[in-house]
Amino acid sequence: MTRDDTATDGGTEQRIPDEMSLDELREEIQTIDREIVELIAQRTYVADTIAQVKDEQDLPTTDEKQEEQVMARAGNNAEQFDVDANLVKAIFRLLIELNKVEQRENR
Ligand SMILES: O=C(O)C(=O)C[C@]1(C(=O)O)C=C[C@@H](O)C=C1
Repeated sequence: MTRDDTATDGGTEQRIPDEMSLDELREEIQTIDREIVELIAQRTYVADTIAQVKDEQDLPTTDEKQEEQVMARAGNNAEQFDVDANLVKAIFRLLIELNKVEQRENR
């Protein structure tokens, strides 16, 4: 994503970042950070439901094949948005581990 792309999203109200004050830019970051946490929470809630299904079907918590697919998708999405694929994959590794801890607590 380029600096100009940032200007087209809703939060910046069509203004280019150079015209925004430091406080405004930090408010933008604050909003994004909240959205990230909300999405992590949503991902974790889905994992809770997956844990119930796995429990009913007597499946193990860890599904390595699925994890590989999630990691590959993360890398592809990172490339699509021009961010460091290794960094994004490291974040997804943590998200998967978070889910597994959550799932083990719920079955
Ligand atoms: O898809 C699943 O089976 C999940 O439990 C979700 C998830 C993930 O966080 O993406 C977590 C643990 C599994 O090993 C694989 C994937």
